[in-house]
Parts: sequence; C-alpha cells; structure tokens
Amino acid sequence: MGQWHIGVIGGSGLYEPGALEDAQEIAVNSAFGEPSGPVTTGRIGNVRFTFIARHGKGHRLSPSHVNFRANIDVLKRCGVTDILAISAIGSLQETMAPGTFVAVDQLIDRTVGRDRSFFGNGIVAHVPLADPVCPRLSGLAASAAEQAGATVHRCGTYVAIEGPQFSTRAESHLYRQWGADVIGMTAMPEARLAREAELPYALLGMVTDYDCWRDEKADVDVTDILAVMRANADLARSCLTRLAQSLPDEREASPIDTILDIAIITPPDHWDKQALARLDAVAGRIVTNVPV
Ligand SMILES: CSC[C@H]1O[C@H](OP(=O)(O)O)[C@H](O)[C@@H]1O
Ligand SMILES: Nc1ncnc2[nH]cnc12
Repeated sequence: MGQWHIGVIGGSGLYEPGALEDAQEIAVNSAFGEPSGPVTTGRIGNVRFTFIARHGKGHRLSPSHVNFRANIDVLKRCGVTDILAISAIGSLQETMAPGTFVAVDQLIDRTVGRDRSFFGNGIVAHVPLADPVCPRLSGLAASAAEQAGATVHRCGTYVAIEGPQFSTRAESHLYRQWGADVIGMTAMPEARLAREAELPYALLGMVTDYDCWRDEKADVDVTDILAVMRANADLARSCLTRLAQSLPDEREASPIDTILDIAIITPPDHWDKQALARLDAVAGRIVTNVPV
C-alpha cells in the first residue's frame, strides 16, 4: 500500500493541467535527452499530480519528434506511480462520435523509427505487453470522466500511426478492418515505455473527428480537431479533479510496479555500466543496489 502520484501527459489542446494546489513548475533533466518541457507538479486534495505537455507549450513538437523516453523518464524521476495520458483521437466507429471519450484498452503500433525501449545494448529486457493499459487506472479514469459529465466508451482499440499526415482513405478503411476503433499518433511508444518504467498506464482519448473513412466530403482537419479539443479541455481537467476525489485512500500494489523482475534477461554480472547509469530512474528499483 502507498500513496498515489498521478503523472498526466496532456496531448493536443491540453497544455496546462488547470488549477493544482501548491503548483510548481520544475525543469527535470532526463538521461534520455530533452523532454517536451518542464513539468508542473501540485496537488488536488491529497493526491499529487505531475503534468507534462506532450507536444510542449505552444505545440512545438510533432508526434515523430516527441522524446517519449525522456518524458516517461522525467515522470519516473518525479516519483509518479501511474500515468494517465490524455489524447485527441479520430474515430473509426460510427458509435464513437466526436465529443465522446474513449478509455482505450488495446493498441496497434504502426509507428516507425521512434525509440521504443529504454533497454538494449548492455541490458536487455522483454516486458509483457499483452494488455498495455492498466485496467484499474483506466476504470477509475473512465468513471471520473463520466462524473465530470462526459459520455465514455469503456474500451477501444487505438491504432498509432506515425503521422504527421493524417491517413489515406484506404488506410482508414484498412484500420477498421483490423478492428481498430480509434486512431492517433502518440500512444505508441508511450505505452511501451511506461510499462518498461514499471508505471501503470491508462489513456483517455477525446474523439475529435471521424478520420476520413465515413464521409467522402468532410475529411479530418486540424482546425476542427482543435475546436473540439478546446471545447473539451475543461472537461478533461475536471476529470482530474473527479479522479483525485475517487481514488482509494491507499494505492494497492500493481503487478506492473515490479514487472522488470520477470523481464530483464541479461544477468547482473553482464550489465553494462553506461547503460546502468541512465537507467537509474526507470529501473532504479533494481539497478541501484547492484555492485558494479
Ligand atoms: C492536432 S491533430 C493530430 C495530433 O493530435 C493527437 O495528439 P495527442 O495524442 O498528443 O493528443 C494526435 O496523436 C496527433 O499528434
Ligand atoms: N483522425 C486522426 N488521425 C490521427 N490522429 C488524430 N488525432 C485526432 N484525430 C486524428
């Protein structure tokens, strides 16, 4: 049992966490390069929240240039116990209309060329990822969103594309045939890296558009997406307040908190010193007590 500390990754249209008590903006260095920006840490009631804007303030970073490793590393360094990501998503299903929320539970990764692991080169780990989303946090976040007044779909498969362009119509139809429900550009490798950092991850998507499969005339565009996101940003922020109010007083341990115990395949006497040095936060629970 322990305290909750929720890391929030704010996506398109959500560049500020809203009112946090005792809020402080802090620049935290990462061993994996430049994060998207400083974090804002503060409390809602008894629960600590630490927020980072995924694309940076002013939306400077495209999905391909977000340093996902640095962002997760920084949140881990801040001591977060769980991550709630908030994203703009396109809908691939008629029933998931713009303005509704989706608590994503599965992911398909179509991104290319992004750094997708903290490990390799001197210390190899293979974490299980069959269920990339933490059902506990996802359920709590979905309930919080409902209490805040949102219509929430409690599961959905998200296909992560590389972007930055939106999909072709043929791709959009293909993803629907694959069983994807929603589409975005950022949940991968974010979810992979959260798992490697032993952080339960949940993703609350806000549907902003129907991508391009549905209507031959009205294709997705960024202006419409941002209008929906702006209209929903306060709703997203009130989800955080509701979440803080509804979290159990004590946080029960999750199997994800110790997932590296079953994932690191390289024996400690072969661990590379340089690799270890930058894993001091992500795998700090394991590597800091190892004699080198
Ligand atoms: C602004 S439209 C496309 C952009 O929005 C989504 O970002 P995020 O997941 O950070 O909310 C999508 O993944 C694209 O990056
Ligand atoms: N249709 C779409 N495709 C990819 N990313 C998105 N983010 C919001 N809408 C999207």
